[in-house]
Amino acid sequence: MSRAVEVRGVRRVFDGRAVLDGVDLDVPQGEFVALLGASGTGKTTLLRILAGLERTDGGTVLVPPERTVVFQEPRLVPSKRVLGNVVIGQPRGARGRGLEALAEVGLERHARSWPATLSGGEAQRVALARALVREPRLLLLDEPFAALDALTRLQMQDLIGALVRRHRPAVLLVTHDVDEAVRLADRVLVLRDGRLITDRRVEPSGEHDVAELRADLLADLGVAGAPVRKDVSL
Ligand SMILES: Nc1ncnc2c1ncn2[C@@H]1O[C@H](COP(=O)(O)OP(=O)(O)OP(=O)(O)O)[C@@H](O)[C@H]1O
Repeated sequence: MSRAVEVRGVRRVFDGRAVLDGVDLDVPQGEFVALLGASGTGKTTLLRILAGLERTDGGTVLVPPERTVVFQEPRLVPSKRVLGNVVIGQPRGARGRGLEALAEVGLERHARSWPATLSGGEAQRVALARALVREPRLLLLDEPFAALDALTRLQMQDLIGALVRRHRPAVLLVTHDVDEAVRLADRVLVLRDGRLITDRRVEPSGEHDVAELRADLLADLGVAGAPVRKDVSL
């Protein structure tokens, strides 16, 4: 499988503190990777580096040019209708694909609506359609469900899961939510002290394994004073 992301020894320093300090990461095309980490550990910084929105202070980053980001908030342009938002920056002929993408997220009937008339979940689905229209090889998701209520979040997780299985981009999902990570991803990473200290494959082989993986990830996150596992390998 070809590689969508190749990161070697990436460093990023803010105010004299190395937020990222030697990050290595490979993501093959079509793989869904979730990135966990406590608040302020540098998850968004790493995602922004992969998006080309943030520079590094060392190391190398190889990513495909066809990449797109979905942020926590939908960032729609209020003066453009929904379809206009989906195809923003795309060639004129993209409207057909825009309608298809809206249909994929269940919002075809809202093509001519204004963003202000949408619910939070609908607006986020428009943001997803806007990402799909670009047919990214790398989809970067920065806590895209965090602002949604619990039920909408579950529905969005199912939708993203289905869309990703259909389109097969490489995905990096930044999240605080261990359950979300285990539910959606093929691999789960934990960022701590500037490095990826954990890289675990999610094997959908049974409840028990998932519970064990969840407990390990919480320990790696340093939750409830759990010791950091020393036997993880990257
Ligand atoms: N442009 C910047 N200038 C100075 N410090 C920054 C900048 N961007 C990020 N930081 C700092 O780098 C650290 C990591 O930030 P980042 O947003 O990547 O963390 P995070 O893991 O995504 O956090 P959260 O889960 O709370 O969103 C934080 O301490 C933050 O204050």
